[in-house]
Amino acid sequence: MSTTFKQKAPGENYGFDYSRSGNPTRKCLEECIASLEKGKHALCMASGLAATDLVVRLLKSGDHILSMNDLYGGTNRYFRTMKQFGVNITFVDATDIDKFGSAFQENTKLVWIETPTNPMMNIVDIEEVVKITKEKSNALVAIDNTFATCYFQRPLEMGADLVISSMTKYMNGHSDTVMGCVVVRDDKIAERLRFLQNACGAVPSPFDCFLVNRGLKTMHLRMKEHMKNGLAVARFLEGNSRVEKVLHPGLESHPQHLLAKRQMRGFSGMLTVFIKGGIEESKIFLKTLKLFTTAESLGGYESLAELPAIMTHASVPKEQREEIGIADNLIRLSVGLEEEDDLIADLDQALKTAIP
Ligand SMILES: C=C(NCc1c(COP(=O)(O)O)cnc(C)c1O)C(=O)O
Repeated sequence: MSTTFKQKAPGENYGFDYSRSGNPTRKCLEECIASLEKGKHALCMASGLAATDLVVRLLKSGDHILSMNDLYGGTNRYFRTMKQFGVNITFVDATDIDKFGSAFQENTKLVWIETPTNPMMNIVDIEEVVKITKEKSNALVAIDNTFATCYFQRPLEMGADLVISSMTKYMNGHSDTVMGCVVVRDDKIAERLRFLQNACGAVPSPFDCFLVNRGLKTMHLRMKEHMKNGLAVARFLEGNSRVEKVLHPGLESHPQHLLAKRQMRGFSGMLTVFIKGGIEESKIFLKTLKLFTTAESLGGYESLAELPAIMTHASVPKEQREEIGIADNLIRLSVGLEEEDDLIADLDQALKTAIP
């Protein structure tokens, strides 16, 4: 936990001098994450959005970011904030590769993709995005891998330049630490990011790094269980008369199911369900859940349920929310590690109460 380290002589240290600049516990975690993502360098930040901010600091005023219309609400809000610093952003439907390709500008320097997306569970073809980006520009491709995790998807192996994750979610897996990371292979990009990490200072505490390091040790077991429970819940909901639609890339009904199977080894516990009714039925449903907890965030051992329209994506302008389909009856589920039958029974009783 030390913030400072004794030096042999002035300016001669034993590897560390000050914990913002470098810390043994953080270094251990960064090396572990770089290895898991098949990268070379990892940088840990105080949150997922701090990791996003670190990447955007590679840009300068006048640059352009090409991103997606379906992103985590906080990422959408952050990108819109960057306009005040002269960095412009375009939000496009990146699942339509022609639309994506036609949205490049001569000053596009960063492409930012989430896949699967939060909360619409859209899948973006990473290799196709990389191919088109490198043909049309010298922009970097950054993939937000939070929903899939490096256990199921490794964007660097598909040509991405940077991978970002909110480790608050599956990687820590215990809903007790806020943290983010950026992973790269390129030494020069890593050197610039390392400078910015220290100079801008949004680093995590050594204790949080210890917690995430410990969480990672069971990630391979947790992700398998999240996948099993998530698919069981998705299949239950898909056949339920009180449900309009279920979005889970592992279901054959998902519009990009084949792409998902091609670029991912499996699926986390994330899924989205449209129940019959509107805001009132959604609120009753969420209030009636007993095992699922109504709360923001995702990826922990406990199952969570939320209403993006008024919770995680409330900051997204209403017209953008409507454009991508974030409706009042859209419920996002983060299926945890509880007993499969208990999870299904909880959803069943809440649906029957909300929609008699
Ligand atoms: C808190 C939530 N999301 C955080 C998030 C973030 C931001 O991570 P933070 O650690 O919350 O700063 C980045 N990318 C994705 C895909 C995310 O889902 C949520 O969707 O409930």
